[in-house]
Amino acid sequence: MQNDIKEVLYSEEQIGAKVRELGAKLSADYEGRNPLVICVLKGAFIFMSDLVKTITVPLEIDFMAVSSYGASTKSSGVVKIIKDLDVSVEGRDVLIVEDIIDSGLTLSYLIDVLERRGSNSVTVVTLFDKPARRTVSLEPHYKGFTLPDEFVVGYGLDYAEQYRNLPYIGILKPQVYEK
Ligand SMILES: O=P(O)(O)OC[C@H]1O[C@H](OP(=O)(O)OP(=O)(O)O)[C@H](O)[C@@H]1O
Ligand code: HPA
Ligand SMILES: [Mg+2]
Repeated sequence: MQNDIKEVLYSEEQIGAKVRELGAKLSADYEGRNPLVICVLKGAFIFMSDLVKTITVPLEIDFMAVSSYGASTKSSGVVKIIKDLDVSVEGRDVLIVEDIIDSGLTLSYLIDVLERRGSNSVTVVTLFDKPARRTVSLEPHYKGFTLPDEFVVGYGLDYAEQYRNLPYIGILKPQVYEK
């Protein structure tokens, strides 16, 4: 698994420090509110679990599973809801937790769905952002790291469902997907 990584971009320690920084900001900004924190599965599962532990205001969590990449390094352009939320977002302050924004298609679709369902506010926190790849205009409210235009894996992010368990984020060697 490690042999398939061209370069480690951010270590487990660097990611941990950034997650705590984001958690502190969110705790201050959501003071007095009770946000509904939504994890976008599968990629965001590790970030979500690390992040909520650093947020000090009362909150609720729920999960939504969407997919558009499949076993590819390019978005299919079609965002599919595989699992919907269990609770209503009506009147809620929704905080969407994403691992990465690449083309922006997944999030622009989700934001639209959650706004149309009558949420009070929809805010996005993403750990990684790859602005060079955007096909729709979208700027996250909170972000951890800006990434170069390379396909990355680890800390929840996959290629063909592999590599999610790497504790760091790294660039996948192109030989792996150009085979
Ligand atoms: O900005 P975009 O181009 O839409 O890309 C970002 C989305 O793509 C990945 O999910 P994916 O569809 O691979 O599903 P997964 O989380 O189950 O891996 C990632 O976790 C984001 O949700
Ligand atoms: O660079 C990426 N890696 C893994 N999954 C992704 N989904 C969008 N971009 C990426
Ligand atoms: Mg994926």
